[in-house]
Amino acid sequence: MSTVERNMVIAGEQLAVDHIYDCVTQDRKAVESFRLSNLGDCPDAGLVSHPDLPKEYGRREDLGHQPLVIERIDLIEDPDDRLTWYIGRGTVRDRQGDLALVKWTSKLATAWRLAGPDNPGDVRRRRQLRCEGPKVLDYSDTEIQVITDKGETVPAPILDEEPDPFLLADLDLARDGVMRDIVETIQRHQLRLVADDRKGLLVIQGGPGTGKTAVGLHRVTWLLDNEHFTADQVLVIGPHKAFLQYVRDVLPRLGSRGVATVDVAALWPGDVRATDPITARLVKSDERMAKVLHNAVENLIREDLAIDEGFNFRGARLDMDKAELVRLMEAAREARGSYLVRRRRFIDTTIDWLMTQYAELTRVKNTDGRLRTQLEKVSAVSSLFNRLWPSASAEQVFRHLLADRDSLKAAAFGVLTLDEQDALARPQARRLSDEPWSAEDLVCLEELRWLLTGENERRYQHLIIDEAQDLTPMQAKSLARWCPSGSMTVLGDLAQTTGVRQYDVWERLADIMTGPEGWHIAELGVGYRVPTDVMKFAAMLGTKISPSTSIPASVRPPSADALEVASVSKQRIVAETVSRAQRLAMKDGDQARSVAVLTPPSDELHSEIADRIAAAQESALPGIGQQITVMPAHTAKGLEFDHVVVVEPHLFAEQNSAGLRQLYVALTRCTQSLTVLHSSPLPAELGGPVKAPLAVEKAQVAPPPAGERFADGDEFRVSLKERAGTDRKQAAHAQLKHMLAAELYGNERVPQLDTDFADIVCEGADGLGFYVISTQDADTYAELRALAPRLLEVEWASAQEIDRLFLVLPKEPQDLWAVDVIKRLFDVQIIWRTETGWAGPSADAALGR
Ligand SMILES: Nc1ncnc2c1ncn2[C@@H]1O[C@H](COP(=O)(O)OP(=O)(O)OP(=O)(O)O)[C@@H](O)[C@H]1O
Repeated sequence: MSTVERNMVIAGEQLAVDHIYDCVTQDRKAVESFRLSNLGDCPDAGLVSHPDLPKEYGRREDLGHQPLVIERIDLIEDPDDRLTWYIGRGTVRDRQGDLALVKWTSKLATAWRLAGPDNPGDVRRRRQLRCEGPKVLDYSDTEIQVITDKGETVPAPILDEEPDPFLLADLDLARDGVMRDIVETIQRHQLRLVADDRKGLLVIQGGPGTGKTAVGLHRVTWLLDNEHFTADQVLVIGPHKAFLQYVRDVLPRLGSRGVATVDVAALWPGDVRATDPITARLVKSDERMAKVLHNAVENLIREDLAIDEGFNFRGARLDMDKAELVRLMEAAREARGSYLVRRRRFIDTTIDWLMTQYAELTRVKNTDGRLRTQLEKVSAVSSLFNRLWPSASAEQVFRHLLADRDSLKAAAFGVLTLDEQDALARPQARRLSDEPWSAEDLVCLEELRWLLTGENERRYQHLIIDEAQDLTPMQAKSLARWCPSGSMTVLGDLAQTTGVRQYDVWERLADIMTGPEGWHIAELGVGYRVPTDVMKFAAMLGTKISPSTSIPASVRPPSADALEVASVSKQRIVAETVSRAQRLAMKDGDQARSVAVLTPPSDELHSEIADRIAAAQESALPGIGQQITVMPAHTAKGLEFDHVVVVEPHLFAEQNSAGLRQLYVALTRCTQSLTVLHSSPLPAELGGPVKAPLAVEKAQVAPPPAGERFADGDEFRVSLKERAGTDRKQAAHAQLKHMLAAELYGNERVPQLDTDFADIVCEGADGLGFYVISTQDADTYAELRALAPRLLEVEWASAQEIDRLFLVLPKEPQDLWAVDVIKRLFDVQIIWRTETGWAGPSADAALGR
């Protein structure tokens, strides 16, 4: 088509768009004159809902500079005989009340936009309009059906999917820290999920930048506009406050006001005052904890404390017979309702019983409410209730449960292992108000509050949960209770899990949250944020940390400077980071591009970089290079920036698998370029060197065969010595030992190598440490547990006063949680070799650092 022809099309569309804007002006005038004639000088509160006005009058979305009209649809057949329709951000009617513009969320518009040659419906052609406010700049046609020479209507040929040019232009725009809507360029596979009207819970899994957040927010508007829910029935949950700031404009711009948004940490009331050890976090966040809490509450009811007793009331002697009390308690226990509701029932039935006795003894007929209240207040009666069925707050119950071994044992019997019970146990703070509640505790407290009172903190008809992969089972359970219909949109990416739990599949969470209508899962597989080359680089890591999730294919065309991975000396890493970030901030001249420096979990490095960048920005000319954000990588979840600098990836890798997942999040935040600066080799998961000799050797060190007998302890000692000798012949064993010895020397310790039983013995500030090296496969709890007794054997055999036992492994065990359990069970501390050094909760102590 020639330029002249194209311009003619644009001119024609301009006329149509002008007409729509004229209708909007008419509409405003009509509203104004309606207001003046009906409400006089009164403020126009209530006007938009006036019964005499069509519902869209006066309800124009605040579009800012965004265009109102976005698409033209041509139909083959139309019951309304129109054949041509326009879709836009709002509904507009002409003077006759006919639709001039159909809102994108309407059923009609959704069906037209979902049409393609594979399901054409009545649609012949979709014409996307590129407008700047009311001005039409360009258009792009997609033929859906064509009419053949013979006059037949057939689906248009499906062309090789060329990326939509308007979409690519949109994706290339600078990010200013506030998310935009995607109404103009939403893709069919995204719209299908936005408008999915199946009941129940919808899980949307998608890799970084696939539009999950965008889809979730547009879905809110679609559901509200189609009257599935009202704004106050919906809650949007995001991962953190910065994320809520980032998405804050989207819903108002889409015309959806009054929808509550909240970050996940703020959902459960109370202040987080402490962080629990990982073992306690794992138990407290597991859904079995709900059963423990349930038991703890039921155990407050004490039929065993009932005794025969009696008391005087207004001249009559009333008896409280033990058997009857127990019967009343059991009836109330079995009744429906919360703990306190059933307590009330027990009190009421007991008072009934006592009133009957009183009436018989005194022949008083009128046992009215006042008399009942008096009776309930008699100290013998009230203390009986408090003893047998005490009233308690969630905080009191939980505090007692954690501190009182017997209560914990009774509540956790058959639910938690002894190790898990140990992990929960903690002493009471001096006062209830001083209890160091952790984030996991707050969720447990809410569960308890519900068990006690039967009242929910919140209640909704639909939840939209972003970054849901980080929910714990207990959190999921709580959310399910707040939304009993089970109508939810659950968005997330299992590969980006950085929470305390890691899931391989969505079933676990979905099964907890699902309601009577069940759940479905859908996947978004196309990446819109991350440039192709960056995504390929990050994919190396993504496939390692979450083999079961697929990596999105980026629609962004390759570009030469999207990815730079540079090695820098340790001394220069901070200076280099600062200067790179500044250069990136000034890169695109007049386009203000956002730059983020994402730092590893090292407070020191983070502060140093943040301080230097703040100082550099202060001294910069206004507006030049000033939009640099420095943040720890884990706080960047869900956000995006034009240019991202990720510093020292090996420091993430040293953390454990959660560190690697944080690194994956960090690597996938950019829309234009990623710079990776490292002073140590990249982690193996990102193509860095694999330390081959340290590869784990399978079961070289087997425990003594089951049938093996030793005549006495000395013979066993000899066998242990021989076993140590055999182990030491392995090259990997020797290498690990020498690396550890070198580290100890480096920390001014004097290790003694190859003693009779231990591979290294070393005296330190904390006393004598014994180190046993294992090259055996040790990933799972079972494998670690099988190795730990070896250290106790060594301790016994050496007959020395040993203060610390260290099991030394060639790599991080997969069941990281088990490290703490082994320490508690055997008092054996585990450290392991990483790419660049040593790690483990006790690494500093083990190495004398
Ligand atoms: N159809 C589209 N048109 C225009 N922009 C889009 C489209 N789909 C997604 N985007 C843009 O791609 C970027 C990534 O989208 P979004 O943040 O929703 O992805 P996500 O899947 O939630 O990512 P992550 O899991 O990494 O946080 C955003 O800037 C979003 O506006």
